[in-house]
Amino acid sequence: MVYKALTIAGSDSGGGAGIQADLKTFHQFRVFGMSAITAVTAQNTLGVQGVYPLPIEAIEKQIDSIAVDLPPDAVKTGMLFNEEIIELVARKIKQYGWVRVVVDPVMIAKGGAPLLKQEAVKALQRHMLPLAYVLTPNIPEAEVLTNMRIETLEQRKEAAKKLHDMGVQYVVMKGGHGKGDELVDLLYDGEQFYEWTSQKIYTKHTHGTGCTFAAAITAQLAKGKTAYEAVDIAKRFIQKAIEQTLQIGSGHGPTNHWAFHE
Ligand SMILES: Nc1ncnc2c1ncn2[C@@H]1O[C@H](COP(=O)(O)OP(=O)(O)O)[C@@H](O)[C@H]1O
Ligand SMILES: Cc1ncc(COP(=O)(O)OP(=O)(O)O)c(N)n1
Repeated sequence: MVYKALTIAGSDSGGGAGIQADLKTFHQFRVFGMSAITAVTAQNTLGVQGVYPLPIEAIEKQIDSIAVDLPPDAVKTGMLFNEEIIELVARKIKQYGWVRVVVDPVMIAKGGAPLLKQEAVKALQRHMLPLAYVLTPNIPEAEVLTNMRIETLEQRKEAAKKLHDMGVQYVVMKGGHGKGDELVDLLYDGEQFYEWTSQKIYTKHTHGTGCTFAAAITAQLAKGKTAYEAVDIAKRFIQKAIEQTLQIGSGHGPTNHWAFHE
């Protein structure tokens, strides 16, 4: 059986995040990767040097081409950049009845470059959250989506409940931006919380951690795993990918998509 996953996201020319990270991760899990590119970024380990959204028609055509011939078992969305792209992607997901959808609400690259226009946040809340089987915000993204400050674990849980109320089935709040030596990733299914606690790895090579983690969840969902199983494997995948970084580039280097073997 060949499982297929589609990523609808931006291209990172440097290969550490975006479409490139997603496809490498799918491949490492022996899931056939497909892509619909929303925007091209000129990017490397030093930062983002340019952002070029694609015409709506080009994005729509890519999604249609995949849908009619290579229906995906799971779909991931990443950088959607503006309201028009968000509305298109939401419409297409509904048109094709895709359910196993992982929405990574990408907003800002680690170096500070905006990957989502500020005025598009409302569209993301309105159109994408109700379609999210799994939503994977980091803490700052969860703050923006819920309009609340998140400092404590209790506040993270409160935010996860709010996101669930906004239509998300499984909220996975990533803990990479948490304070202290221990990181906690949370999963909320509307009833219960599950926690993954790990030691923070002190490295500057964490470019693309969010994309890679969400892509690993998507690959597992494509294989029919439950949300809990998918997060559990994705957590082990990202841990190894950060522990064994490649040390390339002179800035914030990428994670190692080869490090984990299922
Ligand atoms: N320094 C680190 N050490 C260990 N795990 C990390 C580190 N940074 C991020 N992670 C893990 O990587 C995943 C992505 O987290 P996060 O950094 O919060 O996302 P994003 O890249 O979207 O900001 C999470 O599972 C998080 O726990
Ligand atoms: C094209 C593109 N998409 C998404 C991101 C953000 O990726 P993320 O995994 O959050 O990693 P950082 O960039 O924050 O290190 C991106 N940079 N480019």
